[in-house]
Amino acid sequence: MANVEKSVRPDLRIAVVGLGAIGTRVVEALDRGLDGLVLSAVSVQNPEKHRSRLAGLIRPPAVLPIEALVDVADIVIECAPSRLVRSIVAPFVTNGKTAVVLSAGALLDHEDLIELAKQNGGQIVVPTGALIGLDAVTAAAVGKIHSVRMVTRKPVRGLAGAPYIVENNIDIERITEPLKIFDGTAREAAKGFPANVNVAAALSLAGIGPDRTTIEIWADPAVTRNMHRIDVDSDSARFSMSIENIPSENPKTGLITALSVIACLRKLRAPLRVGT
Ligand SMILES: NC(=O)C1=CN([C@@H]2O[C@H](COP(=O)(O)OP(=O)(O)OC[C@H]3O[C@@H](n4cnc5c(N)ncnc54)[C@H](OP(=O)(O)O)[C@@H]3O)[C@@H](O)[C@H]2O)C=CC1
Ligand SMILES: O=C([O-])CC(=O)C(=O)O
Repeated sequence: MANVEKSVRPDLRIAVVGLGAIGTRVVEALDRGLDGLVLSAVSVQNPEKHRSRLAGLIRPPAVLPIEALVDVADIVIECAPSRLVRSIVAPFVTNGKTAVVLSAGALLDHEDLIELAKQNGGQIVVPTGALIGLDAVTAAAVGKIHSVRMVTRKPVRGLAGAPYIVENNIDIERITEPLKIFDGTAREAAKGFPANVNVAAALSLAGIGPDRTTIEIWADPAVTRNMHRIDVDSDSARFSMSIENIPSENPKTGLITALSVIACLRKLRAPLRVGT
């Protein structure tokens, strides 16, 4: 048999911004080894807080300011507060590179980043994150989607402090029964709940956009999980999906979110990709 030389592609260099509930798990998975990927750098608010954990990694990455990451990475993964999205994404997509965005709600306020990516050959990737079924929603969107409706139900801890709750003086701390605190569009929800319903923003970007995707948000003292139910009606299929997320150490963030990012990274170099 002919000796076929295996073509070797250089590893993709990954930078991670934020070492909270999501970033820490992603960094650890990269350090344990994901085919064809290497963790080159991280960016955090308080490097001292993360020093010993990073030193314990097999291959400790460089700790750099956000603006230095583009020089040492091909892909940046944003796992940080939503206000940082622009500063993280813009340098990468301007240089034809990829930015994986978790704070999906912020993209609705910075939609020009998508145009910036288009003009420069970059790409913004929004993983399914804490949600479910974005493969089916993107497929249905190739045809015509009539409606997308989402209902989110969270423990009080998963919603406390959201700007919409504070601005409207809604007292959720002492509720004893489920309380509907919001009913509106995904765009309005992203403004009022920037750290609580990125899922609604991701759903809207996959489907019919932030002004036609609607969401109800309930605070429910009886639930312990972050629960999302989605109903989609389209000209190819009608489907309903629901997920009950176990909160991570950040009560707003489901444990599955970091796993979704790791699965997304695995697909980058996998010999078999399943799902759109
Ligand atoms: N798309 C989805 O499905 C989901 C999205 N999310 C979103 O993902 C994002 C990350 O979530 P999560 O991991 O739970 O958040 P955490 O609050 O647990 O972690 C945020 C991290 O950001 C870091 N950070 C803060 N300021 C800066 C800065 N100036 N430079 C660099 N790093 C900084 C913090 O650093 P330090 O530790 O030093 O303070 C912290 O490590 C949030 O916006 C969240 O809303 C969450 C769940 C689901
Ligand atoms: O969308 C978010 O920001 C977080 C969320 O609802 C979840 O983790 O279930």
